[in-house]
Amino acid sequence: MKLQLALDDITLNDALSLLKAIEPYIDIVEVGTPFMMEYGMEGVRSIKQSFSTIEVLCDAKIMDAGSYEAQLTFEAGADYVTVLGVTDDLTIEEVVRAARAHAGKVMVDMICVKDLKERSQRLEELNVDAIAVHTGVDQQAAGRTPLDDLKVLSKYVKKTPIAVAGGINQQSIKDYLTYRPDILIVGGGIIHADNPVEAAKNLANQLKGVNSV
Ligand SMILES: O=C(CO)[C@H](O)[C@H](O)COP(=O)(O)O
Repeated sequence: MKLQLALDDITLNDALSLLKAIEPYIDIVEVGTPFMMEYGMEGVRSIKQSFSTIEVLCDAKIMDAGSYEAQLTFEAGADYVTVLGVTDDLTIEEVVRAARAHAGKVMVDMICVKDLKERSQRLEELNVDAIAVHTGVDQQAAGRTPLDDLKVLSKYVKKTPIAVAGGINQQSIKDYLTYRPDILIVGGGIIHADNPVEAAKNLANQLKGVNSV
């Protein structure tokens, strides 16, 4: 199980300092969508150049122009790019093709996908590298969590690694660990914690506990 840190509402300088302190606890760094809006592909480049041992995911949430947009992220140094599960199969196929050409990986964000079973089965046929259930910030504000979606996905996905995102923190992580997702994504639970370094360490230790069983 891997821990992915989502960098959303944080400056590039603060992100680089934080990463220096928590590098041993993090497996994947996500250049979050708002961070990408602020810094563009320079954000991906800076992080990849500074932390060559950590994988970088660009949360581009691609909806169209799959090949071109994915290529921009991989050429900037991303190891993963995200595409939205609600988009057309043709776009997903283009993103997968671009990933294969750059030795990159594709994570599908299932935000707003209505039929998780049917869509995840199709995505497995399209050979994506990870499928992520995701309760967005606005949905979280309305009281939703990704736990039920994770239960559904873990029941139906056969071979593809599963990820989960949406408001996970040091307290709630236990509920998610039960379902053993391959990638656990945490943004605000680290960045907005009173002590982000301790939060990252604590989350990494909880993952390690499960990984060693
Ligand atoms: O993709 C995102 C928002 O669209 C976030 O990066 C993801 O939800 C993780 O952040 P948090 O743990 O704060 O919910």
